[in-house]
Amino acid sequence: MAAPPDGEVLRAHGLHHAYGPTPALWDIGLHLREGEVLAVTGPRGSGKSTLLHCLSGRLRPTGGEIFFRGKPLHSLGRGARERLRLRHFGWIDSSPRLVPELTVRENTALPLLLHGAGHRAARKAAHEWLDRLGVASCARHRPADLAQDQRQRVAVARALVHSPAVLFADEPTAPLHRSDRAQILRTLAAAARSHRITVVLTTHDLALTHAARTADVTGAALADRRMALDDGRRVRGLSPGPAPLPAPGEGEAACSLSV
Ligand SMILES: Nc1ncnc2c1ncn2[C@@H]1O[C@H](COP(=O)(O)OP(=O)(O)OP(=O)(O)O)[C@@H](O)[C@H]1O
Repeated sequence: MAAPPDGEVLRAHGLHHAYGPTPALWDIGLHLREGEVLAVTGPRGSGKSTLLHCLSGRLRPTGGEIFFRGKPLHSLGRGARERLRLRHFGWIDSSPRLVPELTVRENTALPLLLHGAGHRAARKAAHEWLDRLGVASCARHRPADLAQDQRQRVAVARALVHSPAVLFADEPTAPLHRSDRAQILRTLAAAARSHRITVVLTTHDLALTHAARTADVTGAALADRRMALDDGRRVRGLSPGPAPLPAPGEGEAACSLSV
């Protein structure tokens, strides 16, 4: 499924969601192109996770429309959404869920093997991502042998190994120390740049996204725009965040948000 000519990956209009009588999202719209990084911010309970679950097809929204590469996602049945998700999306959240019986390398290679890749190619790609995340030396270990931040790095490697079109990251750095947080965010930003992966992440920690932008990293910074939510609604009138740093690649586009 190729991206439309303008590079649009994800678009949503008038997104609503309610859990029974509890409204969680109101009239959210957005538009993201290849390689853009969007940070969704807001206090607890403001709807950040619900937005990611809807956009990623994990949850069918109560109302509104979502398009992935120009094709409707909101109207797909559960099975079709699941297939699309496995093929085109990656997901990480604050608690890495690795298969305890598999080694780190096997865990990381799993998405590629599920997509029919050969063992050798899957191992090679897994090794490359583990190396990028600084945990290649743990490749033969099992998840239980790792520290928490190492498990999270492995989860990030596994989420990126099949070069998803969109990586959804729901508070990916919440359980980590500050220095580890910045490294994970910088890796996500670098992946977005180098592999044209669109990243949608939620965070409480605005200062951190700014720190990740300005840290000393080679060519990578978190080129984010912010979308602030409160009580399920987009907060208007906030600064959209710092202007993106100069892009290393061609066609780098600012994230455009529209409601
Ligand atoms: N499964 C659920 N059933 C019922 N209500 C839910 C469910 N999940 C979330 N909610 C409610 O929906 C609203 C938005 O929750 P959501 O988890 O999306 O917010 P959030 O900004 O991600 O919060 P947090 O930062 O705490 O994860 C809250 O009022 C929450 O209580």
